[in-house]
Amino acid sequence: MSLSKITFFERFEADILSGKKTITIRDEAEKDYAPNSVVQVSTYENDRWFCALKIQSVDAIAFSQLSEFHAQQENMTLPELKNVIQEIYPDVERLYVISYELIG
Ligand SMILES: CC(=O)Nc1ccn([C@@H]2O[C@H](CO)[C@@H](O)[C@H]2O)c(=O)n1
Repeated sequence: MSLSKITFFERFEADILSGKKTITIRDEAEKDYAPNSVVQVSTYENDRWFCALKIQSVDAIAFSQLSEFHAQQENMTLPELKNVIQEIYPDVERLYVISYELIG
Protein backbone atom coordinates (compact mmCIF):
# COMPACT_ATOMS: atom_id res chain seq x y z
CA MET A 1 0.00 0.00 0.00
CA SER A 2 1.21 3.49 -0.77
CA LEU A 3 1.26 6.22 1.87
CA SER A 4 -1.80 8.53 1.98
CA LYS A 5 -0.65 11.14 4.46
CA ILE A 6 2.39 13.39 4.78
CA THR A 7 3.52 15.89 7.39
CA PHE A 8 5.57 19.05 6.94
CA PHE A 9 7.18 21.34 9.46
CA GLU A 10 4.83 24.25 10.02
CA ARG A 11 7.44 26.73 8.79
CA PHE A 12 6.97 25.41 5.23
CA GLU A 13 3.17 25.69 5.17
CA ALA A 14 3.00 29.15 3.55
CA ASP A 15 5.44 28.19 0.79
CA ILE A 16 3.45 25.06 -0.02
CA LEU A 17 0.10 26.88 -0.08
CA SER A 18 1.47 29.66 -2.30
CA GLY A 19 2.96 27.16 -4.75
CA LYS A 20 6.56 28.28 -4.12
CA LYS A 21 7.61 24.89 -2.76
CA THR A 22 6.78 22.06 -5.14
CA ILE A 23 9.02 19.22 -3.92
CA THR A 24 10.04 17.61 -0.68
CA ILE A 25 13.05 15.43 -0.08
CA ARG A 26 12.59 12.44 2.23
CA ASP A 27 14.40 9.30 3.32
CA GLU A 28 13.72 5.62 2.71
CA ALA A 29 10.90 5.50 5.30
CA GLU A 30 8.85 8.02 3.29
CA LYS A 31 9.41 7.05 -0.30
CA ASP A 32 6.28 4.95 -0.86
CA TYR A 33 4.03 7.60 -2.37
CA ALA A 34 2.28 6.53 -5.55
CA PRO A 35 2.35 8.90 -8.53
CA ASN A 36 -1.15 10.36 -9.17
CA SER A 37 -2.33 9.53 -5.66
CA VAL A 38 -3.78 12.25 -3.44
CA VAL A 39 -2.28 12.66 0.01
CA GLN A 40 -3.57 14.65 2.96
CA VAL A 41 -1.13 17.12 4.44
CA SER A 42 -0.80 18.22 8.04
CA THR A 43 1.73 19.94 10.24
CA TYR A 44 4.31 17.85 12.02
CA GLU A 45 3.99 19.89 15.21
CA ASN A 46 0.21 19.69 15.81
CA ASP A 47 -1.05 17.34 13.13
CA ARG A 48 -3.20 20.20 11.82
CA TRP A 49 -4.54 19.46 8.31
CA PHE A 50 -3.81 22.23 5.82
CA CYS A 51 -4.13 20.92 2.26
CA ALA A 52 -4.14 17.97 -0.12
CA LEU A 53 -1.40 17.28 -2.66
CA LYS A 54 -1.32 15.11 -5.75
CA ILE A 55 1.95 13.21 -6.06
CA GLN A 56 3.63 13.62 -9.42
CA SER A 57 6.80 11.60 -9.05
CA VAL A 58 9.20 9.98 -6.61
CA ASP A 59 12.84 9.81 -7.71
CA ALA A 60 15.89 8.54 -5.86
CA ILE A 61 18.70 11.04 -5.44
CA ALA A 62 22.01 11.05 -3.61
CA PHE A 63 22.60 13.89 -1.16
CA SER A 64 25.72 14.78 -3.16
CA GLN A 65 23.63 15.19 -6.33
CA LEU A 66 21.35 17.89 -4.96
CA SER A 67 21.47 20.91 -7.25
CA GLU A 68 20.30 24.50 -7.57
CA PHE A 69 17.33 23.13 -9.49
CA HIS A 70 16.15 21.21 -6.41
CA ALA A 71 16.81 24.25 -4.23
CA GLN A 72 14.67 26.46 -6.51
CA GLN A 73 11.81 24.00 -6.23
CA GLU A 74 12.17 24.19 -2.42
CA ASN A 75 12.25 28.01 -2.56
CA MET A 76 15.71 27.96 -0.93
CA THR A 77 19.34 28.38 -1.87
CA LEU A 78 21.32 25.18 -2.28
CA PRO A 79 23.34 25.73 0.94
CA GLU A 80 20.07 26.33 2.83
CA LEU A 81 18.54 23.16 1.41
CA LYS A 82 21.60 21.07 2.27
CA ASN A 83 21.59 22.43 5.83
CA VAL A 84 17.89 21.67 6.28
CA ILE A 85 18.31 18.13 5.01
CA GLN A 86 21.37 17.49 7.14
CA GLU A 87 19.45 18.60 10.21
CA ILE A 88 16.49 16.34 9.46
CA TYR A 89 18.42 13.36 8.01
CA PRO A 90 21.97 13.45 9.38
CA ASP A 91 24.40 11.36 7.33
CA VAL A 92 21.76 9.93 4.99
CA GLU A 93 23.10 9.77 1.44
CA ARG A 94 20.18 7.99 -0.24
CA LEU A 95 17.21 10.33 -0.50
CA TYR A 96 14.03 10.68 -2.57
CA VAL A 97 12.66 13.73 -4.35
CA ILE A 98 8.87 13.76 -4.15
CA SER A 99 7.25 16.27 -6.49
CA TYR A 100 3.65 17.27 -6.06
CA GLU A 101 0.93 19.65 -7.13
CA LEU A 102 -1.41 21.48 -4.84
CA ILE A 103 -5.05 20.42 -5.08
CA GLY A 104 -7.99 22.78 -4.72
C1 LIG B 1 7.83 16.75 9.33
C2 LIG B 1 8.39 15.50 8.84
O1 LIG B 1 7.90 14.46 9.23
N1 LIG B 1 9.44 15.49 7.97
C3 LIG B 1 9.82 16.49 7.11
C4 LIG B 1 10.89 16.24 6.27
C5 LIG B 1 11.23 17.19 5.37
N2 LIG B 1 10.55 18.36 5.30
C6 LIG B 1 10.91 19.36 4.30
O2 LIG B 1 11.14 18.80 3.02
C7 LIG B 1 12.24 19.43 2.39
C8 LIG B 1 13.42 18.55 2.15
O3 LIG B 1 13.62 17.67 3.15
C9 LIG B 1 12.60 20.56 3.24
O4 LIG B 1 11.83 21.62 2.83
C10 LIG B 1 12.20 19.98 4.58
O5 LIG B 1 12.09 20.90 5.55
C11 LIG B 1 9.49 18.62 6.17
O6 LIG B 1 8.86 19.70 6.14
N3 LIG B 1 9.14 17.67 7.05
